[in-house]
Amino acid sequence: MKYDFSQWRLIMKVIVTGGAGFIGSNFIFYMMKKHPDYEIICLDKLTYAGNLSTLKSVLDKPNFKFVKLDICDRDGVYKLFEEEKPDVVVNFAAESHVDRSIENPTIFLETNIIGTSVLMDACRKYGIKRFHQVSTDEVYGDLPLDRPDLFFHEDTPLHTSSPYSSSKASADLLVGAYGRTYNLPVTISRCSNNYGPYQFPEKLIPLMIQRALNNEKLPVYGDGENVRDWLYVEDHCKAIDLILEKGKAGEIYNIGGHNEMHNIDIVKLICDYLDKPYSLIEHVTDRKGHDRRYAIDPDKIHKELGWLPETMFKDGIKKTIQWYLDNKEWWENIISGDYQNYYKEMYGDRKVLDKD
Ligand SMILES: Cc1cn([C@H]2C[C@H](O)[C@@H](COP(=O)(O)OP(=O)(O)O[C@H]3O[C@H](C)C(=O)[C@H](O)[C@H]3O)O2)c(=O)[nH]c1=O
Repeated sequence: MKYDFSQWRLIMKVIVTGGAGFIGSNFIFYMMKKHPDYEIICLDKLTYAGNLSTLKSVLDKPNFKFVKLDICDRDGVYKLFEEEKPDVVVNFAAESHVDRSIENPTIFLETNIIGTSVLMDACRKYGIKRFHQVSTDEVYGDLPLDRPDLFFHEDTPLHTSSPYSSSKASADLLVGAYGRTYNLPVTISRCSNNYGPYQFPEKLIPLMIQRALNNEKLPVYGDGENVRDWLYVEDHCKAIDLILEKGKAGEIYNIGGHNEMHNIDIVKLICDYLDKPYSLIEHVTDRKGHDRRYAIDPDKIHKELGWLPETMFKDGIKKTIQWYLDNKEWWENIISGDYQNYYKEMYGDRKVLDKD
């Protein structure tokens, strides 16, 4: 940390891991706008889901630096910490797609668990003011559809369904253990489903937008009645910034959008906005172990830090669809070539279910 004596401000150096991905890049944009005096270092391995072109608006800013690095690369991470001496680390780096974790769990365990421990070891070795772990509501498992009165709380037991959520829950446990055993100043946030600009089009909302625009079939898993709680990505970024500023070390904060929707209704809404027929919708074989309903109670972060989601879904989804319409080049580039083949291989043989 440095002082800017001309204005008596603290200049924080923040490492954002996974900053070329969806939520990480939005967090970088949010932080650079909100704290123009902070130094931001983006550490990213640039997997299929991370894209340097996403960061083009900040790449040449004097207070921004991009480092291509895998969080599992212990030597590389230690070297970076030794050189940069960050004040804060926010860990967004993760393999995040549930379907991929069902096909190949190993990389999820490596990046999400081992990678997190490498980062925290570096924090122990070089010192840190805060290590923040970005986690997910999927660590709580799911809730039944017929109990709308039930919500996840921070003390809801961990009860995971997929290799992805198990890897995130394992990382959360490790973060808690490093906090207790090594006195590392850690915080954890667990968010619901994010949507907004720069989301890789393998996730429900951008996938359906992109496929609808191309007049391709829209594959809804199972009956489509599964419920997710949608959170506009900028609201999420604001919550994390608040946790860094005012959250207490050792605490967990749930971040939800208070906006539960059935998958099928989201897909129909996207068809409506894009003026596409529902006949594009195809019910296909369900995801294995598919969680039925996620619902977060954001009471703690509201009461303790004053955070509430600000973006109404009807506005957020309009902005998001418009963003994908305006930024066709971005998503066309990232889904071209290898990804098309991968998608066909992964999803090509999903059985179409009979219409009800
Ligand atoms: C890709 C796809 C998804 N779905 C269904 C499956 C889910 O019930 C829902 C959302 O799926 P998606 O894969 O976009 O997101 P989740 O599995 O809910 O998980 C997401 O939100 C949490 C918080 C994270 O932590 C994950 O990292 C993030 O990927 O739509 C379909 O019906 N068809 C499709 O083609």
